[in-house]
Amino acid sequence: DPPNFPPGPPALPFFGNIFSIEAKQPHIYLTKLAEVYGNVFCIRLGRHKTVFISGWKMVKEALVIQAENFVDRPYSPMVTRIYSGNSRGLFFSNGKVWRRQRRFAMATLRTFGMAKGSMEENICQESRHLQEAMEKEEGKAFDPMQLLNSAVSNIICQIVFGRRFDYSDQDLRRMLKDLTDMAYLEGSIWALLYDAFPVLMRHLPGPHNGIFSSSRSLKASIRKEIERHKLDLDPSNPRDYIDNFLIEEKHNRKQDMGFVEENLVLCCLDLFLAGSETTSKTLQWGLLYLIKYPHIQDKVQEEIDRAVGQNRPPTVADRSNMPYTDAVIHEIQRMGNIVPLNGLRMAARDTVLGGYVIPKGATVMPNLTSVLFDKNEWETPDSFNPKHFLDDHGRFIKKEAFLPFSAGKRACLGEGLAKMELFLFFVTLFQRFHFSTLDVAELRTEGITGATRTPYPFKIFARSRFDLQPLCNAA
Ligand code: HEM
Repeated sequence: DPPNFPPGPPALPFFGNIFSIEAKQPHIYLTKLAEVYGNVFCIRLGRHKTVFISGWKMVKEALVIQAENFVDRPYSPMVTRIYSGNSRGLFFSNGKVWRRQRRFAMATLRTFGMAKGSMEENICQESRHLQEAMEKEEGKAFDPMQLLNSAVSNIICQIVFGRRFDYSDQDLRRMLKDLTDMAYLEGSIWALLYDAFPVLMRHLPGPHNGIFSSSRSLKASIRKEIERHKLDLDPSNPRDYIDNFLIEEKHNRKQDMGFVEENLVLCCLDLFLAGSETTSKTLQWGLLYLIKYPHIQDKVQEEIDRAVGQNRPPTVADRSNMPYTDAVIHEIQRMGNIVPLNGLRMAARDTVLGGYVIPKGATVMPNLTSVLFDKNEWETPDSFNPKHFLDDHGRFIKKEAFLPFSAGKRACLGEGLAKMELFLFFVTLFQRFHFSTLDVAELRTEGITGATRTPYPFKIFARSRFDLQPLCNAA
């Protein structure tokens, strides 16, 4: 190690710390390690070292104050195999291609809805489909995962593909299954093992191979959509992200800014993966927590009835009159901790952090769990407490350490869309239904950790609040 390199637990030759990482909840294990080795420490997997950064203050120092030093993503053998070829999409690209593609994606999100308000309408329409699908359950207990996944992905489908899918559509179901598998495996111990021992893992059977088959199948579905777009592309009237990209590809032929079809497939894959799993799982955690704490569900519904009523869909403007609901949604995001570890970074130059020197090219992982549960920033970090976001007069307050979307130059580019979706889906669901379950004691809050955190499967009852005719027998 170079002088002043961050400390870390003793490592075995060849294997490093691989056997001490707690495979089921690595984010908790890594958060606890910071209590022993400090907020900047190093873990070794094989010969590969990763510097973990913990706690709000140190993560802010790295991602915001020294943002320029931690803007790139490092090399990963697994990503290289998934993305095969020279393109890296949105999440894993670097330099001028990343800057150009990120700007392009954000501008396209704005064009297809965010600024014009049509996205608000799309989300409310999708909520109605979701409500209808829940009503069709007719009182039986059901697992909400499939319906929430479908509703949320339909929003990104409309932006990227220009269309939504019926919830029973087999193509949509297959894509969602592939997405879920990918999101789990990409953040699992299998992905760490693959990056630490690529030559060995390449030849071994095991769950890691699922990442490659899921990504191949997703890319094939996206290619089909692109072919469909090419048939009836009207350059004067782009309908969605794919149209916009194909038009830009024609203009950018000679410039190397990532406007090639291979990269379009990967950008769509990234938007899908980043844009549907995360929001859908946050809503699943929302149902779970509000069923677990029925008095909070009651207070949310009182506020919805007062601010929106029962006869019109909510709008984003209603948020300012709903501080309690807003606080509850923020607390769901905090406790749900959907992206427990942030996207990997690479130090652009030798950088001093917390007294240690992180050498140029080192892999760095900001630990978002350690920020959202930082004992110095949250009054009751381990319990569900909407008061974290309310002042003594019940007014909503922002918290600096609320970083579910990360921070700095590489922070989530879909934050605006995600917040709009969370608010509108959440309010329309609780406006229409009272949610319950058979046995609250069975609701588990630990979750299954991959690249995102998913609740263990749970079943719910949805009882209509409008006509006071219970839609379910048992709730
Ligand atoms: C609750 C919902 C969401 C959460 C919690 C979330 C969280 C995150 C986090 C933590 C990152 C990593 C940032 C970093 O490396 O510093 C990220 C990146 C990203 N997110 Fe999201 N996200 C959400 C929704 C969305 C949506 C709806 C979209 C799509 C429109 C999206 C698109 C992306 C993309 C493309 C990146 C990569 C950005 C880059 O590397 O420049 N996300 N997100």
